[in-house]
This record gives sequence, structure tokens and C-alpha cells, in this order.
Amino acid sequence: MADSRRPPEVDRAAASRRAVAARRERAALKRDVSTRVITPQELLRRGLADPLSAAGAMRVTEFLTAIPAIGESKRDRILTSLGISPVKRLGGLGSRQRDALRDYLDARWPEPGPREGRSRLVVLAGPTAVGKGTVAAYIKEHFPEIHLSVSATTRAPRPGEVDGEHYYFVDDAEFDRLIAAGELLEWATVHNAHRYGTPREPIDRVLAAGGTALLEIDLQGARQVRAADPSATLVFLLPPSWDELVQRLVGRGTEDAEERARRLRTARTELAAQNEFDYRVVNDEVARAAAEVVALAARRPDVG
Ligand SMILES: Nc1ncnc2c1ncn2[C@@H]1O[C@H](COP(=O)(O)OP(=O)(O)OP(=O)(O)O)[C@@H](O)[C@H]1O
Ligand SMILES: Nc1nc2c(ncn2[C@@H]2O[C@H](COP(=O)(O)O)[C@@H](O)[C@H]2O)c(=O)[nH]1
Repeated sequence: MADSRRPPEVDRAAASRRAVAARRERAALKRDVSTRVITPQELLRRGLADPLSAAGAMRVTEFLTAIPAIGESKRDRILTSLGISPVKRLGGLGSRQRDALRDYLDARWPEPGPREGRSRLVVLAGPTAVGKGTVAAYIKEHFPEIHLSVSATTRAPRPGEVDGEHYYFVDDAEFDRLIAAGELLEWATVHNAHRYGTPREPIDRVLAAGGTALLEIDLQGARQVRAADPSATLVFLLPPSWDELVQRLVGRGTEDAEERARRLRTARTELAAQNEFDYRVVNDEVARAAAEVVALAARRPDVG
């Protein structure tokens, strides 16, 4: 009921602020789907779970056009074929309509499911600044039984980085030698800048002893590990939202504007590849995300 003591313009101003906030929230969600930080299925789940949330208030038309590769005419064809009115909101879909929409999404953008027969070779990848290094460092400190691989790189050390602990800092000639000698399990030029690679011998040693090895590497490296060992466990770390990813990159303060832009371009490509991974973990809170990665690493049968 309206507060009779409050002037109507105060109520109107509050309502307008709420409407602006709701529009912003829906815009952020659409950005998250278009940058693939969340899957369309995840947004649909959120909308169905709470019709009063920003996801629930989103029209099916907005929802569909947020998905990469769906333009307005394709959107209209999909809605007609699924028998869904364009004025419907996600939170207001009937059970037949939600099933039809879910089936449509699952057929075109299947979400990765857990795969059986994973080995103790665990890869942690994800877009720049999502927190791979932070989560990996947390695992190293709190779960010392997991061996964290130390990569070789041609990039210069950042302040505080220690050779042999954070990376093996090598020059181009030494990196060439490592490649030629077959001493790297995988290697890649990352962000079109420097080369990074995983020394093979320590990983072989840990796996041969029945241990678990964790590699914190980029998408190209993850693909090479998959090719070398199809049973490797591939985990993709996701940010809670695209905006939070940008915040973390800017907040870290280790790259200039040009390098940040370059890393965010790579990030879009990496996010688009997340379905190649066995598992996805959202790094909303470091300790929680680390515990989830460790649990996934432990959920392996005796292979590898
Ligand atoms: N769960 C979290 N919540 C808030 N901030 C976080 C979280 N995880 C990491 N960060 C912060 O985000 C920034 C980026 O983290 P980090 O350097 O670990 O990312 P990265 O994925 O290893 O990046 P890159 O691939 O560019 O090396 C850091 O400032 C870190 O402190
Ligand atoms: N393919 C590989 N990628 C690696 C390896 N070690 C680190 N990385 C990735 O490089 C970027 C940038 O790292 P930064 O320390 O310069 O910020 C990051 O995405 C790492 O995951 C590796 O051995 N192989």
C-alpha cells in the first residue's frame, strides 16, 4: 500500500531508480550470456527459479538475442517453432514452453557433463584474471599433496616472482632448446606475447608415483594436454560475471591498457571454448573454488 505521508514524486523517483537498476541488471546478464560467462541454460534456470529476479523478468526475445549467433529473424523463427509468445518473460514460461526451450538449447549448445575415466593429470585453465594463479596458489598452500607444475616462460619476472617457484624464467634460446629436446609436455605463445611451457619430467614423475599433478595453463596448452593424454581432467575456471572479470584485471594493476585489451580479446575466445572442458568451476570465492577443483581432481578412477 502507498505511504500516504510520502509525496507521490518521492515514490515515482524510487520506482524509477528501481527500474533503472533492474534494466542494468538485465543488461549485465545479457552481457554474461553474450560473452559466454554463463550458458543460456544457466540464465534460463535462474529465470525459472525466481520469476521476480532480473533473469526472471527478462523477455524471451532479449534472452534469445543475447545468445551469440541468434539475430532478430532467427529469434522470431525459434519462438514460432517452439510456440512461445514474444511477450513472455523467462519467469513466466509454462512447463511445456520451458521444456521446449531447454531442449532447443541443449541440442545446440550442449553443456559439458562429467566424463568417466579421468586421470590424475589435472589442467586448470580459464580467461585472463579469472583467478587461476590465485586458486592454484591456494591449492599449493592448503593441499600440498597436489603437485603444482612450475612452467618455463620467456616473459620477465614481475616484482616478487621467484625463479623456480613461480616460473622458470628463461630466454628465447633456452626455450627453443627445451622444445627441441622434447622436454615440454605442452607449450604456447600466450596473448600473442611470450612463450610458456610445462616441463614434462616432473609431471611424469608425479603421475608415475600415483600422485596428482595440477597444470595452470592457457587454452592452447589445455588442448595439447588433451591431445597427448585424452584421459586428462580438464577444468575451466569461470568468473562470476564478465564485469567482475574486467574488474579483477584492472584491479590487479599488472598490465597497461593496451595489454588489458589484448588479454580481454583472448578471454572471449577462451570463454567460447569452455565446453571442451570436463568441468566448469565459478571462482566466486577463492577457498570454495579451490576446494571444488581439488574435489574434481580426487574424483578420478585409477587410470593415469
Ligand atoms: N575469487 C576472487 N574474488 C576476488 N578477487 C579475486 C578472486 N580470485 C582472484 N582474484 C583477484 O583477481 C586478480 C587476478 O587473479 P590472478 O592473477 O590469479 O588471475 P589469472 O587467471 O592467473 O590471470 P592471468 O591468466 O592473466 O595470469 C588478482 O588481483 C586476484 O587477487
Ligand atoms: N600453455 C601454457 N600456458 C601457461 C603456462 N604457464 C602459464 N600459462 C598461462 O599464461 C598466461 C599468462 O600468465 P602470466 O603469469 O604472464 O599472467 C596465463 O593464462 C597462464 O595460465 C604453460 O606452461 N603453458
